[in-house]
Amino acid sequence: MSRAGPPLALTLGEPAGIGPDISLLAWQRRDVAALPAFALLATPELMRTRAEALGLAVPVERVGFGDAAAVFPRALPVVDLGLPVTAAPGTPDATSASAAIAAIDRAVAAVTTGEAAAIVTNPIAKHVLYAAGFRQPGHTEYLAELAGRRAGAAPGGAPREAPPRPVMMLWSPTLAVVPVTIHVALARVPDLLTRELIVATGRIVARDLVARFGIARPRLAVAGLDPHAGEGGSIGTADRDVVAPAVAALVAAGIAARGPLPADTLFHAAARKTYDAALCMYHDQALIPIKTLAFHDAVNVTLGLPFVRTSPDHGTAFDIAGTGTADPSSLIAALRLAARLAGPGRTARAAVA
Ligand SMILES: NC(=O)C1=CN([C@@H]2O[C@H](COP(=O)(O)OP(=O)(O)OC[C@H]3O[C@@H](n4cnc5c(N)ncnc54)[C@H](O)[C@@H]3O)[C@@H](O)[C@H]2O)C=CC1
Ligand SMILES: NCC(=O)COP(=O)(O)O
Repeated sequence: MSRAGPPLALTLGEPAGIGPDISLLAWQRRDVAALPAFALLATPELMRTRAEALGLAVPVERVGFGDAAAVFPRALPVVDLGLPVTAAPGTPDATSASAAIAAIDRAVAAVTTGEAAAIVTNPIAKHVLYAAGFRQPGHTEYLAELAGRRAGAAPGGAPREAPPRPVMMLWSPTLAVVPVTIHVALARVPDLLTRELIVATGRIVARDLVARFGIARPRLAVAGLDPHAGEGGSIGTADRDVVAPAVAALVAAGIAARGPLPADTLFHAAARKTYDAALCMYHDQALIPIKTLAFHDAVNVTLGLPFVRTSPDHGTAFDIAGTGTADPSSLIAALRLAARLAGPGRTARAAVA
């Protein structure tokens, strides 16, 4: 994998989680894993302290984005957030949320100006950010908000373009899944699940699978909400009245979509060969199969943004932060996929649907 060109911007994530650990471990495996150059948005002191605590011989160098690729072969390049970060492994503190958010903000600024090729995010702990006043459910929506803000307004105050609509996709070599509703209570799903939401999500997925993943005619499998996809309306009416018309609208738009399909039989080996991505109606319908089949290979990709963003599929893992047992494989997969999606021969900015 080429290390020429701008580096990837890797965010700190929750400093008390395993983000610092897996960033150090990924850098150590940079050659064997053929990693693209990345610059970590963090504080050099935090990274030196964590490397020492883990017994990892990782030199850390403070850099600007422009120096990161040259430094990467000899040291972990860190773009200094210039903030105090005091959280100990496993114990987020008052510095956690501001550092985690500042890293995301800085990464978006860098990818927008071309200083960075793409963004890879380390996991944040949602409840820690919510307690500090963070108003978006997660990275996915916050990145879209930042992208929208950067698109700015035309003279006179009218928006220059519609804010991007972000779509979460969990991707692995064996399965790709898209939760149509994301971080919402299960009880709210039936009300939030509209034909418009399913159609808009399916269109973005189809478009980005073409533009970013190079799949000429993506096949979408759309899961039903209820058992047996509603059994013809006798076990709930959402599949008949909402999901089926949405699938028909996707087909009418020229997208190879099928459904509603019973979710219980959508993920076995033979079924997985029949589609490129499964649209699922709620978070766990999508994430349980992929984390079961590919916990260490799966990557969270945000579709619908004007830049590439990937992330490991797992969370902050407070229970093992600072112990040296965190597996960096999903972060490594996220770094590699980000470089592939943003790299030469791929459309860096997907066409607007
Ligand atoms: N992209 C993001 O920012 C994400 C953030 N989260 C956040 O993470 C926090 C913790 O969530 P949990 O549900 O506990 O999930 P988790 O993924 O942090 O941990 C679940 C289990 O998997 C283990 N695990 C996770 N990653 C591992 C790795 N790389 N190597 C070895 N073991 C690993 C943990 O030790 C734990 O036992 C939550 O606050 C949630 O908001 C969760 C998923 C994604
Ligand atoms: N469960 C997936 C997850 O929490 C990722 O959310 P995001 O921070 O990438 O929006």
